[in-house]
Amino acid sequence: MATSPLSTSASPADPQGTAAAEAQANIHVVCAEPSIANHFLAELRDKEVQKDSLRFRRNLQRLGEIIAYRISAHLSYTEQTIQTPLAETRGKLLHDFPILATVLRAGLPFHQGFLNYFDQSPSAFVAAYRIEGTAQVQVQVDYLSAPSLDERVLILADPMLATGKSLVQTYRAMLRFGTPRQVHIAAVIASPQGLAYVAREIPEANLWVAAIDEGLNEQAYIVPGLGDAGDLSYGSKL
Ligand SMILES: O=P(O)(O)OC[C@H]1O[C@H](OP(=O)(O)OP(=O)(O)O)[C@H](O)[C@@H]1O
Ligand SMILES: O=c1cc[nH]c(=O)[nH]1
Ligand SMILES: [Mg+2]
Repeated sequence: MATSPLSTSASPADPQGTAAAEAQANIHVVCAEPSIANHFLAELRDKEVQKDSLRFRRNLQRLGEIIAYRISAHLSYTEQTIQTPLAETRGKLLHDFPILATVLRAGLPFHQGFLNYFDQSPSAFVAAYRIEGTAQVQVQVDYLSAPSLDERVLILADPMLATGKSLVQTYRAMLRFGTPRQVHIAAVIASPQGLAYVAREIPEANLWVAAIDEGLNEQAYIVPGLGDAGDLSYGSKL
């Protein structure tokens, strides 16, 4: 797929650099246009609504479903004869279900949204975490389970794209399972610099995000963001 380097330069009229990102053919910002996705994202960010962790996980799932639907327009379908109870007709069936990869923990509800639509897809799981106590964010990839990726469509989904290191290291580690023929990377919220890093390091990927935020704080959390997606989904960890 055709790609070009990303420059997400923010301007006063476009503080989040969304227009610049959208100008890139391979970057899709789902909440740049009015749709119910904006409502789900607003609820995800709201610290009062976040107290309901069931709703938080469900909203991640619903955004996974919406992005899955958008990606589905880029997949191939085969026309087949279908027998209804009344007559024969023709239908278009997805013949090559994508491999759905995600990063523990926060990726799990988002992944479920993709799986709800691509219900015959195999899954791949990765454990990646930030190493504490380092000046710069460093990410350790620990556990990886995946089918062969050779010649497959791969969708790698992780709700938070902060520095982008988790996604880049995860993708590189996954390549030992083969070379996909089409790659989609999906996140709910991205920082401009993280998105630029992923676009630069994985130029073959189509990038799908619900929103691009202003930037990162000193802890490399996305601002305004939503906080810690893993903790909000599953509780704080020691
Ligand atoms: O772009 P990066 O700077 O690499 O950060 C993004 C990572 O942070 C979150 O996971 P987190 O480390 O909070 O783990 P958790 O899901 O277990 O809470 C998120 O789900 C990404 O995997
Ligand atoms: O903003 C952020 C950054 C990393 N992980 C999160 O859950 N949120
Ligand atoms: Mg976390």
